[in-house]
Amino acid sequence: MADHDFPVIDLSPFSTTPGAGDAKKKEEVIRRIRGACSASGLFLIVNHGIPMAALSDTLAAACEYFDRPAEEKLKWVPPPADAASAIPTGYVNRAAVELARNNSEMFVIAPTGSASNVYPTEPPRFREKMERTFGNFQRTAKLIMTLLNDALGLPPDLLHQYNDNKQCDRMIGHHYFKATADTKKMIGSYPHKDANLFTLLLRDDVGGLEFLRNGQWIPVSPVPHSLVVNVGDFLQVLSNNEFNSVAHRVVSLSEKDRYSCAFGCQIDRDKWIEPLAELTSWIKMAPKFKGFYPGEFLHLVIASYKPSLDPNDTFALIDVVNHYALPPWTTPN
Ligand SMILES: O=C(O)CCC(=O)C(=O)O
Ligand SMILES: [Fe+2]
Repeated sequence: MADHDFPVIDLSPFSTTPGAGDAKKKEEVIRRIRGACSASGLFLIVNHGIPMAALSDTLAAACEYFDRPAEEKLKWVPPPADAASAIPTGYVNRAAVELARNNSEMFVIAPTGSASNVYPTEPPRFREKMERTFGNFQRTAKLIMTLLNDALGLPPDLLHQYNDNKQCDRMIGHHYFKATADTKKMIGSYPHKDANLFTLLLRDDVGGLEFLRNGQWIPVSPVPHSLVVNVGDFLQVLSNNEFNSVAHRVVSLSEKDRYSCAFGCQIDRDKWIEPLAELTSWIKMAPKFKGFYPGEFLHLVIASYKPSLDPNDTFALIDVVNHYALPPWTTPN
């Protein structure tokens, strides 16, 4: 595993099994999370509480869905998200169309009752499987939120209190990249940063995920039963740049089909996002970003979306966070 350029963090000290972890082990986990979030903005977790069988079931269900003939899948396409949804339907459609051109498919789902309830109801028992997947991700996301809170040195539970509306978590997407005999790299997911607090990502063992560091794409090789956690734009802003939202992409270079499933920890669309006062006023750190609402941010993401199929074209990616960056700042006395 020498090629890992990111930490693989064992969360067993936080398992609910009695006596699982002593305070020292827990502190070490938090210290490593802090290091990872401020460096690359990405880390892997193992012993995260989702049973291995549940991880395989999720990927198997996605495989079952994508395997169906196109005309069947089209019939199952969920109704458009409502107009008031934080993520306009156009975004989803556009991404789907562009990915389809590139031999990939995706669909986006969200839980029952959320602003955009878009679970496909077919194939049989699919919805049930997705709801179970959602519940599993949600429990692990809750733990991650607590750990990120502590890694930022915030008062206990502050991020949970700030982001108190659980209706806005969403399963960002199930992705499917078809096998290709072509040995040249093809883009599966365009370079992007996630416009959320953080993402939990389940991947199969095919590989292809890469993140950007110092202008170089670094592969995130698969680690069995792990989940990827990557910091999103909103956490970068709330943390006043202490944590880094990571640019990433997926290249398909495998003769095997690839499946992945991303769970986004979102923010309520009515929530004002700006560097947390606990970080700025308490420790007298000047805010590095001006505030915004998530909906406005997402519209900018869409407006600046510039997909490129060329894996050498590093940018295609427009960093919307920069739009909100305040001019060079000085630390107040
Ligand atoms: O499929 C992957 O590995 C990454 C997917 C992703 O970046 C996303 O859904 O935001
Ligand atoms: Fe992503």
